[in-house]
Amino acid sequence: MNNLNLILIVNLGSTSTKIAIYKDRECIGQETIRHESDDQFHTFSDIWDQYSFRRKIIEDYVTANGYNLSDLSLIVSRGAPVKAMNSGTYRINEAMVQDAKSRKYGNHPCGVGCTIAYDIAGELGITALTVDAPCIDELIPEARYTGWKNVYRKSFYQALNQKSVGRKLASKLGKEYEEMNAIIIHMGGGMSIAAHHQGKVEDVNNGLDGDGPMAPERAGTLPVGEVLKAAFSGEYTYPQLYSMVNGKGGIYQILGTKDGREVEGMISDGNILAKEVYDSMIYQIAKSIGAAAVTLKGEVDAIALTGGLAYSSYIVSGISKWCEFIAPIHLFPGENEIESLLEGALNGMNGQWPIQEYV
Ligand SMILES: Nc1ncnc2c1ncn2[C@@H]1O[C@H](COP(=O)(O)OP(=O)(O)O)[C@@H](O)[C@H]1O
Ligand SMILES: CCCC(=O)OP(=O)(O)O
Repeated sequence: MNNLNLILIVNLGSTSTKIAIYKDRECIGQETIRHESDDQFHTFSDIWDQYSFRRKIIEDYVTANGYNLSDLSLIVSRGAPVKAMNSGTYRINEAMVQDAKSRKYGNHPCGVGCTIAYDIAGELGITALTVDAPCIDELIPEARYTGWKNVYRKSFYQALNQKSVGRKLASKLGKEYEEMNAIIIHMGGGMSIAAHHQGKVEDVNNGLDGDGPMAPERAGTLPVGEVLKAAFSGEYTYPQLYSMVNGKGGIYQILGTKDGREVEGMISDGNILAKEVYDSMIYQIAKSIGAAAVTLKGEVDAIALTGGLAYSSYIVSGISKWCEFIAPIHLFPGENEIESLLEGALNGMNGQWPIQEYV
């Protein structure tokens, strides 16, 4: 084992910044900063404009815990939307950061997180790592094709939490992850519904780019004809239209908030539109679960609900109403992405896992 000491872990979600400091395996501090109700957060028109805002939060957190950045010996970040990768631990390198910045493979704050980790590590002369990046690709061939030549479906999802919940669910069922068939639903600012077949995610919606259910800040699958009309209406630039798919789409576009708790408050106050839209999101999630059951040929050991929205009993009971006939439903609200990042990074640093090089 290398002589590790202070480890900074950062996880930039679309609606949150999650940070932790570890001294080897001992947690010194962990915090989730939520941004749904932060006015400054909503002034950024592009994800990359958030760089200084998010970096300051991270640096202030280190200082608030009584450390200087120069005390750090390792930085770990959730992975970025880049080329397809293997499961496991990777060094964050220049090629990865350049691909994230190009937006060619998608655009998500976790790309900004990787860049902040890489920049701070570079300034300090230490290593930056990432684990189970969102572009892990294990899709079966049938899941890849679309009706357009040379346009393929991409595997892009909350892989870090999906894999971690997969292992926890398997242990709860008394099985190995590699023996289990499960449908896992991550419900955060974006959403992924994944068919885990004996240790591999054989199909999953692209949680970023207009595929799957609508989500607090994402449009999900849209009628293509309407998208074409909007694209050629002259009313929108490409960045404006893209932000309506990812960032300012979904619940946010219709109801003006990305916060599930606020939507539920609107419903309690009798807002009919809020109820219809939220129920529609739940119905779309349920239909995706049905599709994942087909990928698993009906042999589903369990369904697991995770992510911030899994704290909501409204959402859990809504999904259960549509889907409990498929398999028993287990709850893993929130995520333990920070712990999974730590585990993968330590496995890499102590030589149990290879540290893979992104090219
Ligand atoms: N108790 C709750 N009830 C309803 N929604 C919640 C609750 N807690 C968190 N959420 C919602 O979960 C979503 C964020 O989930 P999270 O997994 O933290 O996402 P991200 O990583 O994208 O920031 C937000 O829409 C947030 O408002
Ligand atoms: C779909 C990939 C990552 C993602 O959307 O994460 P958040 O829900 O945390 O934004």
